[in-house]
Amino acid sequence: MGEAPALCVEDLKERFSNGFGLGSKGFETSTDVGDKTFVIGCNNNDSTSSLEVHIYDKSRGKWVIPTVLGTKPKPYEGHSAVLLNEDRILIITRGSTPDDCIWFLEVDTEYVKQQKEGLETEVVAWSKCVRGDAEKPVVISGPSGVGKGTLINMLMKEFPSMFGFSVSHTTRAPRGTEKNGVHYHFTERSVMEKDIKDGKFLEFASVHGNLYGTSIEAVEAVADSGKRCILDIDVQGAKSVRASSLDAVFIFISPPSMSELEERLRLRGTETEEQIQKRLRNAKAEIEQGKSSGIFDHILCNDNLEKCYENLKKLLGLDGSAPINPKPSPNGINLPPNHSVSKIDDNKIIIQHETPGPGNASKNLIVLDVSLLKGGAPGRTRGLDVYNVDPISNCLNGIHKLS
Ligand SMILES: Nc1nc2c(ncn2[C@@H]2O[C@H](COP(=O)(O)OP(=O)(O)O)[C@@H](O)[C@H]2O)c(=O)[nH]1
Ligand SMILES: Nc1ncnc2c1ncn2[C@@H]1O[C@H](COP(=O)(O)OP(=O)(O)O)[C@@H](O)[C@H]1O
Repeated sequence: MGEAPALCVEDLKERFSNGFGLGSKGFETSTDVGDKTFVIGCNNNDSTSSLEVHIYDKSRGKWVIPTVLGTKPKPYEGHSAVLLNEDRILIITRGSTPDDCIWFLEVDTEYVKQQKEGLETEVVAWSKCVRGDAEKPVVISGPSGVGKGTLINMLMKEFPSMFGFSVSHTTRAPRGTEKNGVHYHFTERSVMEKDIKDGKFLEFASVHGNLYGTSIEAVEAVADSGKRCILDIDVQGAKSVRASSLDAVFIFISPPSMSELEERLRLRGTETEEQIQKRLRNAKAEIEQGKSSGIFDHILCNDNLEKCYENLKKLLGLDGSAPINPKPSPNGINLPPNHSVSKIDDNKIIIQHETPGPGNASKNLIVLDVSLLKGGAPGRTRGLDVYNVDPISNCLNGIHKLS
């Protein structure tokens, strides 16, 4: 079995004279990645305890405070840190709920590299591990009035436990029946611009004169519910997502003709004449891009609504050939408060704890297999396999999967 992967705070203080010591109730780990040391710590001496990340750049002899993306873990009582693949640190927390105890701090993944370039600062990104394996997110684009919303509503109605809608932010005014937080997060432009600058958005675009964007939190919220995420975004947004590390299926919905599109927009009756004209002008370029840019994996013509919906379901494997009831989402991991963590190889991490018994206490082992991890920031990390090692034989032959 390998050695404990992370250094404790005392080691760190010895190694760096200018290290930032925490109070007696705080905790810290430090993990070396190349010529940088990532210090993850929390000072929970007061009620406003907050988890922070600092980087010690050994080549420059300097401490750096990075931009931290993604939602960080809820307050907890301590953690172990294990470096995986030189690009992310696995964080196993103590004192968290079963669905909140495994996290990743991405320090050099493709997403983090892209963000570093864009933001021109050091960047790290949190990504929570969710058990279960929801399918790839679905990006749906198409001109205004083509029927995207209608098709998405049909899908969500027929498969409520399978799909979750990524609620975008927009600066446009709500339409009559639209609800804040359900259809969109209706937002002031200045607030949205600041959030974009702070790296809170997966993508954003100016569409028909308003700002629209998908926040990282919106995508994470769907992943947390164990559902497959649906994004209704314009072609520019789809292009940004395509260039990002979010592995998705891209579907473009096209109208049978421009005159039909115009009629649908008018019949919907939600836009002024001026807005309809603007949307129709933009539709031409969107359709051209949608069909020729190579962004989309599939193009569906929404001529007959029922036919188009059937084709959409076929693309998503819901045409009867695949099970349409989602696998029940597996439970979280029940970690005892006192455990130790060791890395046995690049793919397996062992969590060890003792169960007190009448005779000798027995040692229990939980194995985390990280060989099939998928996804990651922005969003959640999926594909973790968790095994329980038989406490009697205490050997890997006794491994059985946790349900
Ligand atoms: N890039 C991007 N586009 C979005 C987002 N949310 C909505 N859109 C797109 O913005 C456009 C206008 O949306 P909306 O005002 O709701 O009108 P609709 O297209 O007529 O339904 C549509 O093409 C949407 O797909 C987002 O988060 N990002
Ligand atoms: N295949 C179709 N044939 C006729 N009307 C349709 C069809 N698909 C959608 N519609 C209607 O067109 C209008 C625009 O659809 P909507 O889903 O709001 O488009 P989008 O979300 O792409 O802007 C709605 O009134 C809807 O009921």
